[in-house]
This record gives sequence, structure tokens and C-alpha cells, in this order.
Amino acid sequence: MQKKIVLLPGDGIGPEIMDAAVDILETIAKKFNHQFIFDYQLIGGAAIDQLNTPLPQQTINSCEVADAVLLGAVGGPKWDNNPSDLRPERGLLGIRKALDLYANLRPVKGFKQLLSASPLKEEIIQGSDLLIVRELTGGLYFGQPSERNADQSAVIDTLAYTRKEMERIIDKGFQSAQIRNKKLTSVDKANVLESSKLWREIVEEKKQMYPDVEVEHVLVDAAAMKLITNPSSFDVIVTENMFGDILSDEASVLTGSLGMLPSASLAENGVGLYEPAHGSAPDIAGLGIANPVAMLLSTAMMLRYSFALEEEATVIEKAIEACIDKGYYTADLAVKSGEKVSTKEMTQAIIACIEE
Ligand SMILES: NC(=O)c1ccc[n+]([C@@H]2O[C@H](COP(=O)([O-])OP(=O)(O)OC[C@H]3O[C@@H](n4cnc5c(N)ncnc54)[C@H](O)[C@@H]3O)[C@@H](O)[C@H]2O)c1
Ligand SMILES: CC(C)[C@H](C(=O)O)[C@@H](O)C(=O)O
Ligand SMILES: [Mg+2]
Repeated sequence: MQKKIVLLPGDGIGPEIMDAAVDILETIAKKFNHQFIFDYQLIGGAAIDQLNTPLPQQTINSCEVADAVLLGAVGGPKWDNNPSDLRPERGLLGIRKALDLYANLRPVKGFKQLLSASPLKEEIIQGSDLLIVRELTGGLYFGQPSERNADQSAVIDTLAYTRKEMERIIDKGFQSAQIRNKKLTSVDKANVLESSKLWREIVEEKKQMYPDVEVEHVLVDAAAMKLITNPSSFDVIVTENMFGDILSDEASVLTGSLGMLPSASLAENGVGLYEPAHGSAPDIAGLGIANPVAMLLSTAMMLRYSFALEEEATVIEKAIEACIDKGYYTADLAVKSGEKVSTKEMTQAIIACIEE
């Protein structure tokens, strides 16, 4: 199989974990006789530095004709004081919007060998396996107006959604539950927000179409609490953009580190962008110690969802698990025993397992 993949390393640890993804993809290509053609493009701070824009048109054009897109991370203190339209994060939001990547799937499944790496009690996280289905192209992130008034004495952000935007992500939530454990938790703030009231009505309407799925509504504040007191009560969580952003970082605690959480961002037309849930980790950038697992699990998701290469995806996931079983871990994981390794060493260990 021949596939063209756009690579957007971005900033901070982005290029370090992207190198890991490329090494793994080359190993998979060799083992299964595929050809992956890589097309490196700029996004985020790297693009601002070179082209004075966080999202060059060339990057959008390349993504539009690719079979899939892999993204590292964007952002960092260097650009934190830039005007809003020259922030690296604008590049990420822009590519999500340009490709209409409305459905962000963030699976949260811990490895049993890493139960002790979480600050939560092992008996609480044991058996937790959930999927956050986050709306990615609407809500507070994109609503207009979003601005300050002239004398800076007031500010407004807008939480806007159309019914259609809500319907398609809620459908994705139901469909995801159908192929998992058939339980859908819809998270909203319907006791306060008009947008959440419409959201809840749509979930109620839609549930007639998915009679095999059990549905519950949970307010976002309570959901935040339940996620770390009773995580195994969740199967699929569907929620709007901002709530999903916050809950997914919280959920990463179940796995021991934010560096373990992959994601897939999908459009209705089948286009997919794959990226770890974490950011550019400026505090450890350049040290060679970033955890590559979130990036590599995202790469496996790309093989599965965009290329239907189920076996290849499973080979990567199993190799990661085997390395964790052998005791390899990166510095972000607070495990008690094993061998602490660098990004490159972890990647090499995973490659060795794939080649076995
Ligand atoms: N998708 C993205 O590109 C994305 C996501 C989140 C944040 N950001 C951006 O990243 C920058 C830093 O944000 P932040 O510090 O709030 O969040 P962050 O996710 O970058 O880091 C939070 C903490 O987790 C650690 N961490 C994250 N990923 C790790 C990995 N793979 N291995 C080891 N440790 C890891 C970091 O070292 C840090 O201590 C900001 O500019 C932010 O806007 C980008
Ligand atoms: C960097 C930022 C714009 C982004 C978001 O909020 O969506 C990030 O936190 C994420 O979770 O992918
Ligand atoms: Mg986030």
C-alpha cells in the first residue's frame, strides 16, 4: 500500500516525538511492505518564525491532498505574547477548521503495568477504559465576536453552535458507543447554558435511533469529579469543544501521564489528522526525554482509521505494551521500578519489539 502522509512536527517536543513516529512508520513499512511518503510542512511557532503566519496556505494545500496528517504539538513561551492571530495555537485551530475535523476521539486506556504511575489509587483506576468524543470545530473556540472593547474595560467570547454541528458529533458519540460497550455519557451544563439545553434535547431525540445504547446526562462539573472517583463507570463521553479539552487532560491522569494520550481528529469526508492530546511541553523540550507513546498511539490510530491497516496498528500497540511490560518508562511516568529511558531509547525498544 502506498500512502502520502503530511507531517506537521510543530514546536517544543513536537519534532522529537515526530521523529519517533517516522522511525516507527519506516519499521512498519519495511515489515509489511508498504510505502509511506512523508511531506513535512510548517505549522505553529515554527511557521511563524519562517513565514510569519501560524498556518501557511501551503500547509493547508498539502493536507488537503494527503491521505492523512500527523501533528506533533504547537506553542511555547517564545510566542506567548504575540497578538492573537500570530499565536501558534491559531495554526492548530485553523487546520482543524480548514479540514472540518469536527470529531476528536481521545481514547483513555491505562496499561496495567502503569497503574502505580497514577496519583490515583490503583483500585479506582483499575478497569477504566473510556473514549472521549470531543466536538472540535465549534463552541467558544470559534464563536464571534471574540474581542475586547476599545478601552479594554470589557471582553466577550461567544459560545455558538448550529443544530447540525451538535447533531453530527452526538451521532459520532452514539456510533462510537455502539461499537464499544454501548454506554453514552453526554456531558453538558444544561442547568445554566442555552447551548447545553439544545445539546441535551438533541441527545434525547437521537437516542430513539440508537436503542441499543444506554444514555446518561451528566453535568460537566460532576463529570470532572466522577472521572477521577469512578472512571470505570464511563464508556463513551460525548461533549462540546471546551469541556472535552479540559476533561481529556484530566482523564490522562488515569494513564499515569499526559504523554500517554493519543487522539484522532476526523472529518465527515474521511480526512483524518492524528495528534497527541498533550502540548509542546516547553519545560522538557530539547532534552530528549519526552514520552513518545501518545504520538505513537496516534500513529497507530492513523493506520487503523485512515488506512484500514488494523494489523499494523495492533502491532504498534502491542509493541508499546510489551516495552512497558519489560519495564521501560520515560521520566514523566512516576513508576517505582524499571528502566528509565530517553525518547530515542523508548522508540528503539518499541522498534525492536515490532521487528521481533
Ligand atoms: N495539540 C497541541 O499542539 C497542544 C495541546 C496542548 C497545549 N499546547 C500548547 O503547548 C504549550 C504548553 O502547554 P502546557 O504546558 O499547558 O501543556 P503541555 O501538554 O505541553 O504540558 C503539560 C505538562 O505535561 C508534560 N508533558 C506533556 N506531554 C508530555 C510528553 N509527551 N512527555 C513527557 N511529558 C509531557 C509537560 O512536560 C508539562 O509538564 C502551550 O503553548 C499550549 O498552548 C498545544
Ligand atoms: C493548543 C490548544 C488550542 C488545544 C485545544 O485547546 O484544543 C489543545 O489544548 C488540545 O487539547 O488539543
Ligand atoms: Mg488540550
